[in-house]
Amino acid sequence: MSGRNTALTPPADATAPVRHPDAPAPGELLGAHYEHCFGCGEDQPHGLHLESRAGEGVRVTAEFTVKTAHQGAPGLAHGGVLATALDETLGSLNWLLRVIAVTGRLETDYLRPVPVGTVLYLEAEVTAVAGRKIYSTAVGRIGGPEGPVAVRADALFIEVKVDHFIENGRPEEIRAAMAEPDQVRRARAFEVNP
Ligand SMILES: CCCCCCCC/C=C\CCCCCCCC(=O)SCCNC(=O)CCNC(=O)[C@H](O)C(C)(C)COP(=O)(O)OP(=O)(O)OC[C@H]1O[C@@H](n2cnc3c(N)ncnc32)[C@H](O)[C@@H]1OP(=O)(O)O
Repeated sequence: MSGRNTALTPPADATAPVRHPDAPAPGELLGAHYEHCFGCGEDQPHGLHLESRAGEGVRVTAEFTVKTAHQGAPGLAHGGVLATALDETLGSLNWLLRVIAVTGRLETDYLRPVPVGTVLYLEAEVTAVAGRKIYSTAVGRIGGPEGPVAVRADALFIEVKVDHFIENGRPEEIRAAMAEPDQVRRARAFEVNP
């Protein structure tokens, strides 16, 4: 499709992404990076409860079931919620690179309406890396993992230090996350996104 922003085109010196040797094995569920995350947190009652799974290379798959709380038009998913599902899936790719990164740009195409009750089957991959810039792309299919593409997105994530969260987050949540007694959960919240 034409009209894509040039900011999402990797520069000439970009390189192919490298899967981290300690990345979860293909097929493994990644789990939530933070239990209160709106996209993936298991303790977030208002969230999407998206579950991402490591794929081959620097790819992930994820599933998101559209609930009545996710409506925009009657019986149809809200576009912003679908963008969130794409953003979260794309964000989970950084787990395979073991890089902390935040979304800089997210460009979404809506190709088909997505009714309430639908399972959205998401696939995402990192296409290139240039310094701190991570280029990625995702599609969401309906009717099954091989079904037609309903939504897709291209994204640019920017690598950040953990200080990004400590300096910018609200102190209450930062303190609570740092006090997390479970070391694995604490490390996931702070060291690797997501
Ligand atoms: C509280 C307890 C703990 C909680 C747990 C925390 C850990 C868990 C981890 C994370 C949670 C997220 C979970 C994933 C959810 C899905 C992901 C999201 O939704 S993330 C949220 C939305 N995104 C933002 O809030 C970014 C806000 N923006 C910024 O902070 C800055 O703008 C930032 C860091 C993105 C860049 O700022 P700079 O000062 O570091 O760097 P500069 O120099 O501006 O940019 C670097 C390069 O990137 C390009 N760039 C930056 N933004 C761009 C854009 N929008 N479009 C195109 N290019 C861009 C620039 O042109 C530059 O390129 P050249 O190196 O010069 O070639």
